[in-house]
Amino acid sequence: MQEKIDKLVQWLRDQVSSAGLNGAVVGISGGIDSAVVAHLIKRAFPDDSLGLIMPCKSNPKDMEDALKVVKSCGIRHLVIDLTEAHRTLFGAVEAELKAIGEWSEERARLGDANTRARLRMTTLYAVANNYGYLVVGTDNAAEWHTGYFTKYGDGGVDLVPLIHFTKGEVREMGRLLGVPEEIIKKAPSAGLWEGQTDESEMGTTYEMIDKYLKGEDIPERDRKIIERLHERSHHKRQLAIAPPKF
Ligand SMILES: Nc1ncnc2c1ncn2[C@@H]1O[C@H](COP(=O)(O)OP(=O)(O)OC[C@H]2O[C@@H]([n+]3cccc(C(=O)O)c3)[C@H](O)[C@@H]2O)[C@@H](O)[C@H]1O
Ligand SMILES: Nc1ncnc2c1ncn2[C@@H]1O[C@H](COP(=O)(O)OP(=O)(O)OP(=O)(O)O)[C@@H](O)[C@H]1O
Ligand SMILES: [Mg+2]
Repeated sequence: MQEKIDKLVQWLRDQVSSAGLNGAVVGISGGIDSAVVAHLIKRAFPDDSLGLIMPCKSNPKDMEDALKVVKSCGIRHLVIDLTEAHRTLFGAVEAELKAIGEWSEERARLGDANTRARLRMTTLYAVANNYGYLVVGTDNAAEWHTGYFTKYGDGGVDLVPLIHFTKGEVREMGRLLGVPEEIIKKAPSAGLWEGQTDESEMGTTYEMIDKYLKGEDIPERDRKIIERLHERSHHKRQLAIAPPKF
């Protein structure tokens, strides 16, 4: 794994250099995936890496954890609070749709959540533009395969260094990089609503998804869930769908 870390660090440098840019930025949530990416970009670009902490109606514990990640790798960081921006944007959508009687209460939670992820993406690109940086994503193999990310939100990035690593491997990498153990052990959450955890929302576990990806046997129930999630999220792993040339 140490060798893979070294290769990833070099790969990050190569990508930034071939883009003719200066460094890299990542959103730091306080979870393990972004902790690992923060450590990797800090190693790749000691003086040209940046972590953005972007609370958006978030649990204050996430900020504490994000600051622990910053401290563990020494990356430069900025805090940009998106709560007001979200209120303004999503509030305007809600007001208009309510005014015409077409607001779906049932779909509101997901719409609200995905808007947070897309506001973070927009913020990362605004900051990346300022410094001449690339935006680095945090999706791992399990999230990529199941489509467990917001299209053009946390999925809207320039580089995806962790895409071939299972959640277990990301944790292993975290240990070698010096991510605090409590961040490594924390239950994965998108933090998009109170009490959300990835595993309760997906209906299966990262352990099962990792095993599936490694070709190991898993219960039929879990296999079916994973295959359904994969099939339904095909569109997220593609460029926008175009018609044939008429
Ligand atoms: N077949 C198709 N062909 C082309 N486009 C299609 C499509 N089906 C839906 N779409 C489009 O895609 C949209 C649905 O995709 P999307 O907007 O992503 O929304 P969706 O996949 O419904 O929700 C995102 C999921 O990712 C989770 N998430 C988000 C962010 C971070 C994390 C985390 O782990 O931190 C997890 C979140 O909790 C939720 O379960 C539709 O509104 C539609 O516009
Ligand atoms: N409050 C936040 N501030 C900055 N970035 C955030 C915030 N919340 C989410 N993000 C970004 O969205 C990404 C997707 O979140 P995700 O939950 O998949 O990863 P994680 O929090 O790093 O790890 P875990 O999956 O274990 O919770 C994060 O890695 C991070 O880059
Ligand atoms: Mg998280």
